[in-house]
Amino acid sequence: MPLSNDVILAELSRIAVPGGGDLVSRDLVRALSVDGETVRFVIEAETAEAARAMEPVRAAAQAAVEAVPGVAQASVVLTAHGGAAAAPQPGPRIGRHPSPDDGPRNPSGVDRILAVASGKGGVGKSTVASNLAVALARQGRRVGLLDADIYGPSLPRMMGATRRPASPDGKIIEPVSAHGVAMMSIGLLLKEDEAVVWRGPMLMGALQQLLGQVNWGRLDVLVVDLPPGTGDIQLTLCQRTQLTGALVVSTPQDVALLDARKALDMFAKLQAPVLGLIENMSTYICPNCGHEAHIFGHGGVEAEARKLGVPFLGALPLALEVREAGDAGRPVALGEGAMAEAYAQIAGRLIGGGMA
Ligand SMILES: Nc1ncnc2c1ncn2[C@@H]1O[C@H](COP(=O)(O)OP(=O)(O)OP(=O)(O)O)[C@@H](O)[C@H]1O
Repeated sequence: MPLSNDVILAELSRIAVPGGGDLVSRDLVRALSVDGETVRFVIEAETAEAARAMEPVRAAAQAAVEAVPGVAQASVVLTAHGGAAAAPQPGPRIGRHPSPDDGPRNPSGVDRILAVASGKGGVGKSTVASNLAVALARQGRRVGLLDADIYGPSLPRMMGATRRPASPDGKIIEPVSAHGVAMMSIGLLLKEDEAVVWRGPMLMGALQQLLGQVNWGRLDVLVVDLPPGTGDIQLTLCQRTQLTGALVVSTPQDVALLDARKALDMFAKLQAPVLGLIENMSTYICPNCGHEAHIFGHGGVEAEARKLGVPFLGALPLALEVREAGDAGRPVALGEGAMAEAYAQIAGRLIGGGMA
């Protein structure tokens, strides 16, 4: 068998570690590289104390890898992750390196996955994702909502969900239920004001966990709120799931449209279907005098969709009630009126097209 990371990982999964499990199942191997006949990797223990106790494991891992046919030398370094011993967090822990790629697969029971994306931040992607999820649920669909904006999770607030998700076995996480939608966000597992400071691989591993370790149950559609831009999370979602398609949100402003085009280009490169463009924060109607203003321009997203040959799914006005409803944790799509109707129409189109 040719030398590869998988061959080495298979070997390392035979090396037991103190406290149970092995180097791979305990997710202790970092920066594995195979360079010709040389293999390098790091064993990352949780604390300096644990690292000292792992020296025999390091030596065993080195010997095992050097015994693999084709390996001339193995360089194995022990490091400690956090210095002083950290107090164990109650409940499930999100944050680990990604597991090996085993091809695109949806979480079991999840029929479709819709990604809500944007090129630029702050254009209302999370607002659209939460309202769309609620609108789909109101039309009888079984809906999940996954906050994949790991650095800036805003869905717990927008959906009014604050309860820490339960995990009876410390591994499988139960989603929380909000307004008829099963939802999960890393924000529900962190303390308020706690920041996530991770590099790309940890983000990718966290997304895998949020998809695979959450007990989503049977869902017609899982709506995924992506972070803005074109990064690791977008790549992981497209490569690790069978994405039904992406909805790209933009304001009509030129700078937002420029970034929306990049998002469309990314999905094209990843061969993920784009189901349509949504214009958010289009017309503003003054609640006092009825005057209509186009604060971020007008019609730009529809024109862009036409130019690019992508469906235009609808224009959502800029309205104070949308911001207030989001801040209060009761998406505007739960109510009656023009905004709720606009979301109901987009949801209806998606259901009618077999996409949700
Ligand atoms: N149509 C709208 N009318 C009024 N306010 C809106 C509208 N859409 C979004 N907002 C408000 O704009 C702000 C940013 O929206 P949101 O958080 O949904 O954007 P985002 O694109 O997800 O941002 P991020 O870059 O943080 O992911 C929020 O306060 C939200 O309530």
